Amino acid sequence: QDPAHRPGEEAVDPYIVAEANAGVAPFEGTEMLEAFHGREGSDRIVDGMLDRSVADARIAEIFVATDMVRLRRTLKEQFCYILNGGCAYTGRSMQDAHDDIGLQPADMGALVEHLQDAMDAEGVPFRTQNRFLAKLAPMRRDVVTR
Ligand code: HEM
Repeated sequence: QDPAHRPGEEAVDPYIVAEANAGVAPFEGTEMLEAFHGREGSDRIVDGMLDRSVADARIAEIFVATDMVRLRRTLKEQFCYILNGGCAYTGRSMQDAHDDIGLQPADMGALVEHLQDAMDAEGVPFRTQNRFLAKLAPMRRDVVTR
């Protein structure tokens, strides 16, 4: 299955699939995945984050031209991969995925707020939330380009 053109998704430019595209190495053990309530909980958190993001007037416009079917799928893969849930990440690198969007620090701040609210809604403990956010933090330099 061509990762750049999945059924039901818009085609993207061809790219090499690699684990390193996920941006960070996964957590070890099962503690993080359990705190996120497994793959199902992790998927709910991604949906919660994206639902809040597209409803947020500060950043909604950024997602207007985006294939949300693909974005939901690849983000769910990435979160599951990072949580050591045994998923393969088949999306693009963080740099490739964001270099044309021109994201600013405030956009990142808004997305993180929505991620925190989605983790709260799932009942993820505060210190687990912070471990996850700290894991994502280094990706900021590939995501925020302005
Ligand atoms: C650490 C923070 C972030 C992570 C881990 C992340 C993760 C991802 C992933 C996995 C993809 C899909 C890659 C693919 O389709 O191959 C993606 C694409 C995208 N992200 Fe992010 N993202 C982050 C920050 C942000 C922020 C702050 C925004 C905007 C507020 C954003 C907006 C988008 C958009 C619009 C796309 C689709 C790009 C396209 O289809 O061309 N991302 N991101």
